Amino acid sequence: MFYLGGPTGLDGGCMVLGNLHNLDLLDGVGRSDGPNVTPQIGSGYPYRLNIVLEALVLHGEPLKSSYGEAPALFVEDLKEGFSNGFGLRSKGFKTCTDVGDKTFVIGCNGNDSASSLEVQIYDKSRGEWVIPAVLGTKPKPYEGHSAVLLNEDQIMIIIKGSNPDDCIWFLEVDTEYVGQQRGASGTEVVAWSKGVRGDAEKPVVISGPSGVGKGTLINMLMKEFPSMFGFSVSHTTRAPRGTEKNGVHYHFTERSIMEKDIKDGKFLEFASVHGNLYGTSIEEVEAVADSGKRCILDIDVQGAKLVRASSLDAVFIFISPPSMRELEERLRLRGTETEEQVQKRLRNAEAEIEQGKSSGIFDHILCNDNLEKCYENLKKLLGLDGSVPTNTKPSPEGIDLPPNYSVSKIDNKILIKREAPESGNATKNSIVLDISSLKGGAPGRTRGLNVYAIDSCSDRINGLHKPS
Ligand SMILES: Nc1ncnc2c1ncn2[C@@H]1O[C@H](COP(=O)(O)OP(=O)(O)OP(=O)(O)O)[C@@H](O)[C@H]1O
Ligand SMILES: Nc1nc2c(ncn2[C@@H]2O[C@H](COP(=O)(O)O)[C@@H](O)[C@H]2O)c(=O)[nH]1
Repeated sequence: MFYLGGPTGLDGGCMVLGNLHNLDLLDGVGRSDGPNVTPQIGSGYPYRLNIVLEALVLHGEPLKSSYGEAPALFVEDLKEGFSNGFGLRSKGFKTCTDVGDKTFVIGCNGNDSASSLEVQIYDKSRGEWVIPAVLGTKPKPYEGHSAVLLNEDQIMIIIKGSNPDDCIWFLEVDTEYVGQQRGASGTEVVAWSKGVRGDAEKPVVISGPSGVGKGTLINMLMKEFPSMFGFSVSHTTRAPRGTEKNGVHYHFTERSIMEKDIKDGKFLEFASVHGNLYGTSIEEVEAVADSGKRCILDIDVQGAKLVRASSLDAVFIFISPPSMRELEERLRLRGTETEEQVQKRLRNAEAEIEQGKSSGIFDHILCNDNLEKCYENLKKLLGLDGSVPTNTKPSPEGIDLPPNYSVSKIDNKILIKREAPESGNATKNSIVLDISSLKGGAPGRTRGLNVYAIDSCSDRINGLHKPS
């Protein structure tokens, strides 16, 4: 593994990125018909490398991976002369990280705030450049970043000049989740997740047969704790009911569009339920997490099973009816389905109850006999029964990065060492990120980052103590 950081405008492999559109020699690439381009250009290798990268990016935000040939030499050349880019002040910054046979080039191509972090992969064994499908919300571009490989399957990105709440990100390159997505799409995939301190509250998955009262219970929770919970608005191909609003109750979607989005890896889970397609988009879950709220998902048992198998670390609650007769009555009284649909939902309910109670998917089963009692029990499970303050949302502290720093990794600790500490201010200048308890990951958040400020005089990570 190695780092590369080069501001645009300096000598070296990255120097012409961001300016290439103005060069004549790019024209041939810019006019090409597809991403499978081998640019026939250039004199010196730095130029050729950059044009290969730029050519792949020119085609916009790819949903599928695409390939372009480039001699392996280019990547090796790219690395030379860049020991460590931390502390550089320019934008247009790239890092290279080797993971097995692949080199992940991460960075912004432009100098403006509109340019975003891109990922390109050089596959050394095949001698090809690949632009992967990128899942999850990616970090906004900032002044620069550092990259540290963790466990050969994810790259920690430390963003310079960002908010304390937004400076640690993870690019998953070979985790279980990425492997599943790669298998499903048949293309190269990487996935972003944001790093959060400590144990942010887990999302809550609520499942159970149609008509059992899931929506009713969730509405009660959202009403009593509006600043604490955020509802994950699902996508569905079913038609809206009378009072339902698009974007509030569901994102009502055409089947062909939803199928394409599923194929493009935009969904955390999806299922065919009572004859329609329903699914939770990754974007939706991330938007709730971004708003600082605890995400609630109302999904069927098939969906819960898929979320359980994903890396989203959630609490799974199954709501069961007191009896099939009572369930039937509630469905009929609700009056939102035709007789045929009620029959279909009741038939499906039997299998769902069976699975809900015996599959091991769920952490808790609540019987919704008496609504008030069931709601009290739900609150108890979520720690909202009065034993902890309820109207304050958990606010994990951010991480204050020093203005200039170097980064090193020793075992399960990342030392972000302040460069040139101010005299007389030797304490709390550097930071240690303890990554031994990371949980979750893409899609969603990587939780469990423990952060300590340390005396910058100490170069050694081992023996670090948590300051009082
Ligand atoms: N404990 C209860 N006793 C009696 N009626 C209830 C109870 N809980 C909910 N209901 C009623 O049952 C009906 C179905 O509830 P709700 O719509 O919340 O079910 P749901 O599980 O969200 O259904 P779906 O999965 O189809 O969206 C509603 O009319 C609701 O008012
Ligand atoms: N797997 C998923 N199931 C979902 C999702 N959103 C809702 N649902 C479930 O569908 C049924 C029917 O809902 P209705 O609104 O038509 O009555 C219900 O059991 C929901 O829990 C989803 O995103 N994924």
